[in-house]
Amino acid sequence: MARQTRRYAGGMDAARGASYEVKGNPLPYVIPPVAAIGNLILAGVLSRLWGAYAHPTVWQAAWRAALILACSAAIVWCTYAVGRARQTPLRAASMLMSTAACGGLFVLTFTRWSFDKIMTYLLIMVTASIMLAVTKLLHGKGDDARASMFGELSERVKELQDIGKTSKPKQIEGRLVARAEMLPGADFNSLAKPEVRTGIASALDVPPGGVRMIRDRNTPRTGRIEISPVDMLEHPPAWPGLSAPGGSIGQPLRIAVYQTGAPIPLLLPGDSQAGRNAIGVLILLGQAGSGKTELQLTLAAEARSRTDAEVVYIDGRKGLQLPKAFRDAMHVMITNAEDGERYLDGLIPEVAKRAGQIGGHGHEQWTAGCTKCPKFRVVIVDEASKFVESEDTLVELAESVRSVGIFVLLGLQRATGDRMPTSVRTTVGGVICMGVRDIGEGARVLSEETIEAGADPGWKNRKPGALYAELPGTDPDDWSLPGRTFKPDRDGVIGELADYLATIDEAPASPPVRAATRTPAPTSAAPVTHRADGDDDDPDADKDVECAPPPIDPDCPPDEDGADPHEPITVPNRPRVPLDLDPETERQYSPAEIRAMIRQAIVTAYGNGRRQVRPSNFAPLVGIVGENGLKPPTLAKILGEFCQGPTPLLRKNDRGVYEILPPGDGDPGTALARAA
Ligand SMILES: Nc1ncnc2c1ncn2[C@@H]1O[C@H](COP(=O)(O)OP(=O)(O)OP(=O)(O)O)[C@@H](O)[C@H]1O
Repeated sequence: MARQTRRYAGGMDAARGASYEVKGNPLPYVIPPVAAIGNLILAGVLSRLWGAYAHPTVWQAAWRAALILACSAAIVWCTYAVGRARQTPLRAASMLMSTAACGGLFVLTFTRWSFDKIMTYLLIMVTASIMLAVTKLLHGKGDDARASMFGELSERVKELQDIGKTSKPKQIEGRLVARAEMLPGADFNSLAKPEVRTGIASALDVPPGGVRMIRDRNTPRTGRIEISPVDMLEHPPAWPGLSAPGGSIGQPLRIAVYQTGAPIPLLLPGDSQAGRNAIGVLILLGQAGSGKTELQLTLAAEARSRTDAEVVYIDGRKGLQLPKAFRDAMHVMITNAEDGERYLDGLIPEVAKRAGQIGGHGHEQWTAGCTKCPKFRVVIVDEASKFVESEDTLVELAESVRSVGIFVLLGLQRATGDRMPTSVRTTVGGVICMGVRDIGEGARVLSEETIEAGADPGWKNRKPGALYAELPGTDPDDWSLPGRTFKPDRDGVIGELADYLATIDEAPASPPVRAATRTPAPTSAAPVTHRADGDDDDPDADKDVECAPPPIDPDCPPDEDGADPHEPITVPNRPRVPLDLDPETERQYSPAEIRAMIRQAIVTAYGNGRRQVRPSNFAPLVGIVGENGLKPPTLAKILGEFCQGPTPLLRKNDRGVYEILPPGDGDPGTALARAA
């Protein structure tokens, strides 16, 4: 304590390892008593020239008293106003000082002096001076070293002494923003140290994340200090509804808001005119319970409500726990981890095809509003750590999908070394970091500047939905501004999406309709049995010459042979296996022709070395016969037929994958044995 309160004229602070000069300035303590004495002398002079001892007339006394009163009122008001921002003790001491000085001046000018009056005046002024000195000392406003508790605070804000000048703070969207210029040779980033920011937050009594330091890009000397007095994200905002149903995926998706209340826009395609790259791959990092799923659902619903996008949602962990109406609304819903991985593996080969399609009519990248470009594809992968482990795959994916109108969101729970390659940040087009274990983990995906400016996503799962976003098309200065997703409202999100889809005749088959038209369905207990006896098959399917079902066909219930009802066969345009099918035509195809095409496709695939097919592989066929020409149950039924007979072409395994048996092998026993 003694050591700490000693004053140095200059020297080394061993603890800090830096030399500096302590500015032991006595003025703050000397000024009040000196001013009190000065005021007394002034009162003496005035009383002789103007006041009690000058025998003024009544009018002279009146206007002189009025003038002194007006000056005193101005001084007291000024002290009161300036002291509003200060702590109460300091304000009280300065008010006492100022009123006692003014009162003393008035009384001692216009009344005759007495020993009591002078002693009273001096006593009050000494008290006020001591109060000011004590306040300054103990609240760290003076330059003396302080007791350890306050000395620590002083240590933390030492860097502030390097600030040369600051501008007048402005209020911008709920934040106080001031520009600061450091002394020559000092680095603005020294203010961004967590200890300094915490010290400032503590001194100003604002939330720790409420202090940000944003250095100017072209000089280390200047920057912006931003203080958010209140945490506007304490209570997440309500979901405002779909941002642009029926619009283009080129318009920003609304998934969250900044602390300031401004929306965080998610722009997926690139825009050469605006100089913005397509995002390609986005990493969404957040530990369990940090709010990833809610964000993904909102994002998926936003994308699904855009006319030129198709949405693939992969959640191999708990996809089946997502509301059925949501699953049905997606173009592709994959709830099996293996299928998800297969889908992602198949994405890269597809890039070349899409590139040909897009480049074929002279576009360098996917372009919103172009009818010749394929639909923009949004792929949301809930737990993608396995996929991200392979740096090569990730780099290849990120680099290739960007221009061909594919966006892949890779959800991750952890970003430790064994889970993610270090180069990930430079590879992907965008990052959203939700609550993680600590700032170090966040720093694996967020940029150095964002962390340095004060971003600290170490909320774990204490503040679900809170996030930092580094997204194309957003101001990098805002990357360290915390944001939050909307208050969870699954029913609202899914309901509004379903309403929109109904208006464009894309409403998913609703469960109540199916339930009403279906006989109490056996569940997955005996899938093959149902297929074999044919009772559950649509008896009218073969008679349906045009194979064009209405969206909900009570006579053709979804496949009940145990296959996942969310099997990606519902989705057109998902060519994953080159099946050498004919180009699209306007023709209507009969069921027999469709069967022949499917058979031919399988034989061709086998000739190309494929040994397995899945219903989703026949997506190109859907493209040929029309989106409504081949409904999923019919495809499943046809594939089921190919598993039957003396020379089956296929054999279905329990994961819904069909193994191709050697075509033309007349001996089913041999074929099956080989397939087994
Ligand atoms: N913006 C938000 N405000 C308040 N609560 C939220 C917000 N976002 C999500 N939550 C709540 O946080 C909890 C966890 O959310 P969610 O399931 O989305 O997390 P998660 O990261 O997907 O977790 P897991 O990885 O375990 O699936 C849920 O109860 C959800 O309702």
